[in-house]
Amino acid sequence: MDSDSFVTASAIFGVVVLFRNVLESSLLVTVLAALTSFFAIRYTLALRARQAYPPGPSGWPIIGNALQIPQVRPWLTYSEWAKTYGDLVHLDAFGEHLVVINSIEVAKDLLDKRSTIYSDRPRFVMACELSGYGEEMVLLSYGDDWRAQRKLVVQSFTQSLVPRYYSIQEHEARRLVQGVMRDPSTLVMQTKGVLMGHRRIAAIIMRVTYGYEVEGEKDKMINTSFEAMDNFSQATEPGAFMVDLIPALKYLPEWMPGTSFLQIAKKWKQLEWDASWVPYLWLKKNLKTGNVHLPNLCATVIESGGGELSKEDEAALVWGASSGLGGGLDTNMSTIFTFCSAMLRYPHIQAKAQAEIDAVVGPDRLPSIKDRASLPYVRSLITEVFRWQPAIPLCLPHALRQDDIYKGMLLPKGCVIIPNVWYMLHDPAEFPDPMEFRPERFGGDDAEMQKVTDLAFGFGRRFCPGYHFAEGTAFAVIATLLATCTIVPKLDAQGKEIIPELTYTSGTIVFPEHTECDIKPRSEHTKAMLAEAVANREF
Ligand code: HEM
Repeated sequence: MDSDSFVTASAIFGVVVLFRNVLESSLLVTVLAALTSFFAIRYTLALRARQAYPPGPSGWPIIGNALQIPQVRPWLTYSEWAKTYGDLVHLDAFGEHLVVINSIEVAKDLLDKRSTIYSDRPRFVMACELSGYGEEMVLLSYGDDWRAQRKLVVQSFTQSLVPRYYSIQEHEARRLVQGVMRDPSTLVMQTKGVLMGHRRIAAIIMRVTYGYEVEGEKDKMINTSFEAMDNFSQATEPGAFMVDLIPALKYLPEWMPGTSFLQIAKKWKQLEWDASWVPYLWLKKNLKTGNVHLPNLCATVIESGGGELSKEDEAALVWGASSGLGGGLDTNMSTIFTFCSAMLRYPHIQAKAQAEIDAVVGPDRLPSIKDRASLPYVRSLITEVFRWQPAIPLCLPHALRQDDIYKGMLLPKGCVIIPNVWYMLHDPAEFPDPMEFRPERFGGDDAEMQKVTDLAFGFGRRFCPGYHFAEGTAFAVIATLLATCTIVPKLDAQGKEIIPELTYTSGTIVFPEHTECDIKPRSEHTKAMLAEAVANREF
């Protein structure tokens, strides 16, 4: 028995004896029992106070703070709460503990320095246990299966390996820019439907993961993946499914009224299987016929395994590979949308970045990812996009594997950890005038920029494994847009500029809600260069 339970037991014992002896009127025993109770209860309270949870809003009996947990742009509410409760905010929903981290220092202390215990993921019953997403690296518990998948993905996207994908990223970025130049509405945020921009970013990932070339809107392989990702967002939406609050509901028979979630989950599971295995099986079949673009992640792993993989290694590869599309698609699109929103508001910054590209790259070619090293202002601008509005403002939730004490506060085992990255990236002590979009704040210094990417791409052992690759895609799209187009506001009937309101969607990966803009070619020459580059690809 630990000291906590021992003292609690003594207190209970004391109270029981007290009542018995009051009844039996044995004065000495009664006094002793009263004293035992008094000291035991005092000790217990002192112990609890010493190891109290972090502060947080007080909740209701049983449901705790369930009704206070914000659903709409929660990072803003959590940032407000930081003013009252501080760096760590504790919440309780039906006995489930949640802790929001509102400080860079605390996030580093816990998620980086103590990452062996802070790298789990919370339990998602609907998504993982019923709909088949539990196999995906992004939601897998910290353990051997996760380690096996992560190793494969990390080793395919190391800093030294990503240059082999540059030509694919540049080609798809140019196709994307050519498309939006023709019709800027393809970059306008829509709540439903797949945008052309999405298709091109997905094309990059499908190509480097499976060697598969996405063509046309009817491409079944990519459309299945889009559908599976859409289902994933719904399945992981906090509070969307009662079964996430009451896991025992998953055992109800399907015929029972009110269990439609079970049928939905069954459909989603099949679709998720198709989205993950069909591209892989396509690759395996076509590797033999030579109908696959090389290099790609899956082919490299199969070849390094001597052409045949064990069942376990194959499953790790399939699920690890399919995590790439989920991890890399909406995050990149969000970054591009935020870039457009910033350029509408800060035309002088756009002009400065264009001038840098003109001076370094010259008028006769398009920028390539290799130019990144010589374009510090463009690098700073992209970093400022990551900071100004991070694509994943609350990171992905981590979960704690064992009780932990931090600065005298108790963070209990199983606790869901929500890093409020948005708040950290808007901390005025670290980033003065944080709401201002100002690439100059980094002074062109990569160490300063890294302070942003170290937060925007996650923490510790869960840090985004696609980081180097993502930087390449974001650079390819943004530098090509800057080199060939100017993003300008639309005009209303009176010829006045329309600057759309800057609000963001809610959810795990967020987008600006309004991105209406015009994208004008900078000259006929840049337009022609773009068309030529798309037509004469070199791979
Ligand atoms: C702008 C682009 C991107 C951003 C902002 C971004 C950001 C993030 C963040 C914040 C996390 C959560 C880290 C954590 O839990 O601490 C994450 C995880 C992940 N990302 Fe990215 N990401 C991007 C692009 C990509 C790309 C291109 C890929 C794949 C090629 C990718 C694959 C993943 C995977 C598989 C995970 C889950 C890692 C795990 O649970 O161990 N991401 N990303």
